[in-house]
Amino acid sequence: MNGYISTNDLLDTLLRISQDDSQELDRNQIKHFIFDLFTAGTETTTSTLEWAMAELLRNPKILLEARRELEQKIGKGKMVDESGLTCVPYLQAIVNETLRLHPPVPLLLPRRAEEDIQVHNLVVPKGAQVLINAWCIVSSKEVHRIRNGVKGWDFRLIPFGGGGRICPGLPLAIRMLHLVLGSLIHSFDWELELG
Ligand code: HEM
Repeated sequence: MNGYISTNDLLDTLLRISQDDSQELDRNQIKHFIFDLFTAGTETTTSTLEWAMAELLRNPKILLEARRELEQKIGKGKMVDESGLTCVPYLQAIVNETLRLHPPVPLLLPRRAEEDIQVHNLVVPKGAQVLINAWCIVSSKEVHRIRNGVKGWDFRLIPFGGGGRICPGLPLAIRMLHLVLGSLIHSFDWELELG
């Protein structure tokens, strides 16, 4: 067991639930659940990849360094696969830095205060909707290149949110981002048209 379930396992489980009389979830809820996964999981990862490539094209030295790391780790002419991406700190740093500069969900999901809460001089009244500006926090001058990464342990860098509602797609998204970005960098020569 690697802690992940496959798409087949997920669909089998949903089919079983839908046929089960106990009605943990009805068909309509299952449809919405799958719709949620598609909407939450597609634009977020693709826009991060686009930003990563745009930043790398603007910074050719960093692109070159990432290529060197992958050439050493994977080997020239070989395809990138997940097993080869276990120790690629430079690629990981590029993904983290892209998520820092361009978080795809900059205001996270809205929260509602369950009771009056005092944060320093500010009182958030019970029932108020609270938006957390994750982009603004991390763009401040004091916060740069946090080493802990993006996994919600350090509340200064929370592109996936944090706490009980942290993005459940985080492990999948991080693996996809490393795999796809690693493949794009390793398998193709990139430069801007007309320099
Ligand atoms: C770069 C990729 C992604 C980023 C940056 C991202 C970011 C986020 C953020 C910020 C939230 C709200 C968390 C909070 O408010 O604390 C969220 C929620 C969610 N994400 Fe992601 N996400 C990504 C990819 C994915 C993927 C691949 C999936 C699933 C396949 C996914 C599924 C979800 C779901 C279902 C929620 C709602 C969770 C809830 O309401 O409790 N996300 N995501």
